[in-house]
Amino acid sequence: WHEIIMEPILDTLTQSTRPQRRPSQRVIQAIDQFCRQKEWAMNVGDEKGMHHVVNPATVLELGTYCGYSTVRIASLLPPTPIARQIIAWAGLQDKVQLVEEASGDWIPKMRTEFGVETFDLVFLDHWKDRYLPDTKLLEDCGLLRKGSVLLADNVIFPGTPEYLEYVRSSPQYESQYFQSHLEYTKVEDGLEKSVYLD
Ligand SMILES: Cc1ncccc1-c1cc(O)c2nc[nH]c(=O)c2c1
Ligand SMILES: [Mg+2]
Repeated sequence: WHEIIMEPILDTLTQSTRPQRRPSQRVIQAIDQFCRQKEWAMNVGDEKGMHHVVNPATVLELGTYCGYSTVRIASLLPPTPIARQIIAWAGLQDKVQLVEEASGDWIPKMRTEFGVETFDLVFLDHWKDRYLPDTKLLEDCGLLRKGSVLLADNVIFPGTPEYLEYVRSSPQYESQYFQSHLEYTKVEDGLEKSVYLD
C-alpha cells in the first residue's frame, strides 16, 4: 500500500525537479561511446553485455574496475524501493543508510553494523506501539548520550500515550511538547522533544 502511495510522489518529483542521477542506460551508452571512439578500456562492453542473465536479486561482482558492469548489473536488479529512489533523487544517497528491517531487530546492531557510538537525534515516526520499546532499547544499548534528542511525531494523533507518559515522567529526560496539526489537516497533533540527561 505504501509503495502505491509513494509512487506518485516519485513521479511528481521526476517530472518537476532536476535529476540528481543519470538513468543507467545513458551512463552505459556514454562509457561505450567513449571506449569505442576515444580510449579502449577493459569493460565487459556492449556486445558481450549482461543479457545472458535474467532478474538476479543477489549478485557478487568480482572486479569492479570503473563501475561499468556494476551499473549494467544493478540495472537488472529488482526495482529500488520508492524511498531509496526519492533519497537518491535528492542526491542524498551517500549520507543515508536505509535499513528495511524491524527497528527492534536493528537497534542492537547499530554499533557493529554501522559503527554508531551514539545518536545526536532520533526521529520517531514509525509504528506507534514501537516508540516506547525502541526508546528503552536505545537506552539499554548505550546509543543515547547526554544531550541526545528524541523527536517524536504523532504524539497526539494517532497518539503514543505510553511513550508520552514515560518521557514526561522519567528523570532521564527533559521533555517539551510543540503543539501543531496532523500533517495537511486541522486535526490537533504535535511533536514531543525529549532531551536525554543520562
Ligand atoms: C495514516 C494516518 N491516517 C490517519 C491519521 C494519521 C495517520 C498517520 C500520520 C502519521 O504522521 C504517521 N506517521 C508515521 N506512521 C504512521 O503510521 C502515521 C499515521
Ligand atoms: Mg508521522
